[in-house]
Amino acid sequence: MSAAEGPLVVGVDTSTQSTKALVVDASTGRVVASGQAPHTVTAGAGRESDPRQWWDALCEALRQCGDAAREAAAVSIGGQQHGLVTLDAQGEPVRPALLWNDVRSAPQARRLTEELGGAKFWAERTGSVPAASFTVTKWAWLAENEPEALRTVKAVRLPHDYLTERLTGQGTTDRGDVSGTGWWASATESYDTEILAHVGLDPALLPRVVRPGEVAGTVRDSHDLPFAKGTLVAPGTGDNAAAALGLGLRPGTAVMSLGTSGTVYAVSKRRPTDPTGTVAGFADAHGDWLPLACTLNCTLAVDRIATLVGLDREAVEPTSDVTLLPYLDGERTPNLPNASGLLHGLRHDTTGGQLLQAAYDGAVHALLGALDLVLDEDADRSTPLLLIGGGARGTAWQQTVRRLSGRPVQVPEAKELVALGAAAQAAGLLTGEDPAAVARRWNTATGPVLDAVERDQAALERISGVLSDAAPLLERGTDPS
Ligand SMILES: Nc1ncnc2c1ncn2[C@@H]1O[C@H](COP(=O)(O)OP(=O)(O)O)[C@@H](O)[C@H]1O
Ligand SMILES: O=C(CO)[C@@H](O)[C@H](O)COP(=O)(O)O
Repeated sequence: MSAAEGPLVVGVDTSTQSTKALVVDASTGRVVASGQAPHTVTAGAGRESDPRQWWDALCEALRQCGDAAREAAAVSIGGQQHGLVTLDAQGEPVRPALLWNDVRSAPQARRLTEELGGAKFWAERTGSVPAASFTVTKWAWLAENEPEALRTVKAVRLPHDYLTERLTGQGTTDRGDVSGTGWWASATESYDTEILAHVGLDPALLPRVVRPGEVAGTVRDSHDLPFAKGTLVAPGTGDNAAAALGLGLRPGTAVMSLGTSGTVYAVSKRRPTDPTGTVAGFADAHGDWLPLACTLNCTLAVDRIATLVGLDREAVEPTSDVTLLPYLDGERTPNLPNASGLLHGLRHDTTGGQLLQAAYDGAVHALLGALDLVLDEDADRSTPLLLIGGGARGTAWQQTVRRLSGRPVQVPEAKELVALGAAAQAAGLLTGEDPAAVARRWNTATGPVLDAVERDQAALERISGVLSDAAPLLERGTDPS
């Protein structure tokens, strides 16, 4: 492998299932080294992870990168959004982090929405109507369920903030990730003191919001850190905002990300304020906005169905009768936090492959319902949909998205777009460039375009019909414990 042309930067994706690190040549975007280490997430009623394992996974992923990581001139952390990290006076976690896909705070989400002026108030003020994923609802859950733990909390962080702080020794976040907390007013781009007071959270416990292009800090002086002292640390951001940077995304192009979560989003110049709550009005990491819809059940749910029917994830067979709503973890889009999976249309001759295809269809249907809502009204609907995340590698995922969307689909060759976006942010610190322009210079979105096929309207209508007819069952749910 030839020597790097420019300085090296490190981009990190600390996502739900694992931490991935890339060492990237800032001049060309060439990935010089990479590493990955898994996380564990609790099963059952809640979804929790010990933040210290994210740090261990980061160190392991960087160890796999070898000497190249130590030569990096700048680093940036992208991470799973919304998770509530609570730290004590020593900076140690008070308890495991409550993750974005933990639906136990659904009652708090409903209550907070009502108590503070309803969905329209929240959408106007913060850009989003609180769902169980949002950090503010997790804080309210903790206050109700573990008041003793709450009393020892001296700092509140998001997952990417936690790792950034372990590097720099300073509590910082960025506008992209903070916009998913529920306590940041997108209207004024500042912490919302009224909401914070309502949930009893002292603003002094929160990190400083670093502006796009600003340095969050430098790697502090400690022998056990994986980077040289003084290495520049970029603000970092939430994983979806990082992938938007990593794709060099411009308004008018929609992204669908297929990972633990399914997401659809686009960059917009207009601040989103959707009172239905389908679209979350996040900020991006650049200075614009990132209207986004997210599902809780995507690749893990479909892989689970494949395991149940004993088939490889690609062994799908066409179906026109079976409907499977794969809401194994409850669901956020549509907003059914208590739901469990639902199967309809089973016959003697239904095959395992058809059940599997129905699971893909159910997962993609939930995302497609929000696709037009995240795009600006004047966006050209024939622009290819960018398909990213681990699932985008799968033929069954690609074909399902094509068939149900009726749109051309582009699959970037670059695999780790969150980590690449973080790397582009780090490179931007060194060169003074806009990170999205860095990513465009690196050609990160390049990849084959799969032509549009006729949309399978019958399947979409069948799934929508089952969803609406089964509403009482899905709202009531089953006890997951
Ligand atoms: N070749 C593939 N085909 C289909 N799905 C895949 C493939 N490779 C990985 N995946 C899926 O991708 C998921 C991980 O995606 P990723 O975007 O890394 O998730 P996350 O960022 O949430 O940790 C796994 O759950 C797995 O099911
Ligand atoms: O909650 C959201 C977006 O609002 C999720 O997209 C999380 O950010 C988790 O991401 P992955 O682990 O699936 O990448």
